[in-house]
Amino acid sequence: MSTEYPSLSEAQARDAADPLRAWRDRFTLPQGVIYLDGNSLGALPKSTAVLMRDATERQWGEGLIRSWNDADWIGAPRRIGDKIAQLIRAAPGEVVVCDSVTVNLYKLMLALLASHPGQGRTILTESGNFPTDLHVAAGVARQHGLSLDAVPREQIADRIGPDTALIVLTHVHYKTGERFDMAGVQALADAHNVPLIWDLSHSVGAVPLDMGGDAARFAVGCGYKYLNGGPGAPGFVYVAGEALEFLGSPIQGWMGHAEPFAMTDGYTPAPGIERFLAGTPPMLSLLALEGGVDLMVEADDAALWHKSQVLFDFLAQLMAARCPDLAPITPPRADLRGSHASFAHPHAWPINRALIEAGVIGDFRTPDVLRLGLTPLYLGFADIWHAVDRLAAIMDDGRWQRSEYMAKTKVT
Ligand SMILES: Cc1ncc(COP(=O)(O)O)c(C=O)c1O
Ligand SMILES: Nc1c(O)cccc1C(=O)C[C@H](N)C(=O)O
Repeated sequence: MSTEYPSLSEAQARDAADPLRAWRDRFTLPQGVIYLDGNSLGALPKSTAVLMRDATERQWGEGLIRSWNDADWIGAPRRIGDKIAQLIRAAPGEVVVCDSVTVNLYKLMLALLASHPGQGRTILTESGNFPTDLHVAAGVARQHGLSLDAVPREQIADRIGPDTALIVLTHVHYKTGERFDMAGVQALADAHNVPLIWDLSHSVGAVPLDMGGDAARFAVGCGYKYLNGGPGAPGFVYVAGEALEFLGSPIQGWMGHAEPFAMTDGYTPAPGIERFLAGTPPMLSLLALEGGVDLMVEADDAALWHKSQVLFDFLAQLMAARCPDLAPITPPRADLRGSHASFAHPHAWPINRALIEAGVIGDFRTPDVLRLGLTPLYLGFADIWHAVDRLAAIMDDGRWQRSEYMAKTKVT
């Protein structure tokens, strides 16, 4: 174990040389708080606070129902979808913003099972995947008389075969940060002609994505993490253009109709990705999401990913030297991980509570993981340095053992 570690002045020098440094001033972050949980709920862009005032006071307050046309509310799901398409290297018209990740996953799973009837008896996923993915997959399997095959990631490749009806994988693991080789796994699925849905919740805005280049055709993703779209921001659905023609949404809502305001009795799906809309979009939430997405579109994604990597290495080096009892569980190789770093410790819960009390917000994931999110738009090297310094103090003085840090909270 190395006891050498970078000094605070080194961290400050790296911040001074950081080309992304100016971005942090575009976020509202509370004084004295180091926020390492942007992978769960992104920070508030200052521009979004301004947009929200306009959305409520002018668009809603004054425009009233006219704003569906005048402020193009009706076009927002597709307009913001096209912006997200740029972030994931998809084409315009392949992404629409709607519903939650959970609901979108359900819609895509049902759409794909309906379009590939009789193909296979199992839905394949990873054991330990994010719970909502597992729960939705189990429910869909039950409803369709299929079985759920949830296996460790090392076994996924071998499990894909003639019996597989559908595959659902989370690209970057919510807990460990492990990342699948998208192109490689997609090629395996394609070789067996099995549709594969990617959950991009911990990937979009965090790691380079190239849906077109990797030949990935179906995905869902989250708006409130690295896209900084606000609590409960809507998610999105991605369907590659070539696949759109043969997929229908299982929820035939009026907003997915080709002509919602024709008010016909019969249902005709919208010709494009809008067919995955169901009901009226939650407009204030969409407009808040657009504020966050606009920042990500403006930022240089190569620079963001580079900074994520150097922040990760900096954190890893400091942790190894100063908090050796917390065992790193995220792959150190950049192409094998996302933009968060996780550490295992049997007492991760009270350690994280003590850390929050010390002004560093990370999170705990059961049973023993301390998870630290690295969001290069608003974090710097000195933030990481101070976070580890405070964590080291908590480990050294043992204050995490105080009873006040043991109490569970409803949301972790
Ligand atoms: C991989 C993954 N999928 C889905 C979700 C959440 O889905 P929803 O937005 O429907 O709550 C999360 C986190 O909340 C997640 O980490
Ligand atoms: N979706 C969340 C929520 O509604 C409350 C608190 C946290 C969350 C999360 O985002 C959890 C997150 N997907 C995770 O990776 O743990």
